[in-house]
Amino acid sequence: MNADASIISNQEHPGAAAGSHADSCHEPIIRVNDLRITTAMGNRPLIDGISFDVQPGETVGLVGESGSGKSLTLRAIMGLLPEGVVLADSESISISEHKRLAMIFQDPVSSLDPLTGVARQVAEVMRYNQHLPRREAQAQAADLLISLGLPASLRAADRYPGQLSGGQCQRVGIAIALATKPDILLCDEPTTALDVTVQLQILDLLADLRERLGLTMLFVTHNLGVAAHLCDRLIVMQHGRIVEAGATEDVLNNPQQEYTRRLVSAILPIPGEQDR
Ligand SMILES: Nc1ncnc2c1ncn2[C@@H]1O[C@H](COP(=O)(O)OP(=O)(O)OP(=O)(O)O)[C@@H](O)[C@H]1O
Repeated sequence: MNADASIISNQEHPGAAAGSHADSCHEPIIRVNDLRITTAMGNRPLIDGISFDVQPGETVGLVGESGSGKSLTLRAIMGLLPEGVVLADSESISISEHKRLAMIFQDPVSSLDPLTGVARQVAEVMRYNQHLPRREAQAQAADLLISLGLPASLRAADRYPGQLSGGQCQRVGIAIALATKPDILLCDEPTTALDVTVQLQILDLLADLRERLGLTMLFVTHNLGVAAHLCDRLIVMQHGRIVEAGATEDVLNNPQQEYTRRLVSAILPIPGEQDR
């Protein structure tokens, strides 16, 4: 996805539900109710009637092996389903009123426009979403990128994605998401494509942002070690269904299903984590 697509995708969710309760503290910020997604041709079920809630401020991990339906679920929530699949009922997803969603993608390099400087890409999103004048947006974009660990020289000279490392590109992807001032950050395997030594840095950055900005996060990963590092709660998926869900500690220490036990036994340590 290029920067323009991310501008389009980071609107308030079209299916934002009207909040009617005076006390909204205990209202889920995301509600998924009997979500069904099928192939457009042939009606084959890909997501087979899953339901879950996410509370404000929670970090929830969607975990499971490849093809279990994690990304489709996340993309359905973002309103960004790929071609070739159909959502059975748009009302199966509701987002609290006025809450904004942004998404971080697996491949940070291909999610950026290769021909536009990264500070400019972030500035364009800020101009569009926050209606800032060009100069103000450029200054704020550089500040944001530097606060996320990009070099301070960006203030003087912008850089193209091809001049940055994968980890730096993912920081740019995070900046683009934050530039929309989201309440909810949807993360689709944001560390999988990165060099192992950079993975922990990006996870720590996301944990820090979550604390500082009070973000709600839905985090897709096939790596239970990554999920354990960040998530309060896990939802385990297999073949488009939820097979197990619970507090991260409970799922990891006391998995109820053989499938979950296999996932847990395949946990790999995150490089660098055991050294601290
Ligand atoms: N555009 C599409 N058209 C048809 N089938 C699709 C499409 N996108 C995904 N699928 C199918 O939907 C199922 C779930 O895919 P999804 O990408 O959500 O899995 P996942 O758990 O995120 O796995 P991975 O980690 O490998 O991406 C898979 O069987 C996949 O082949």
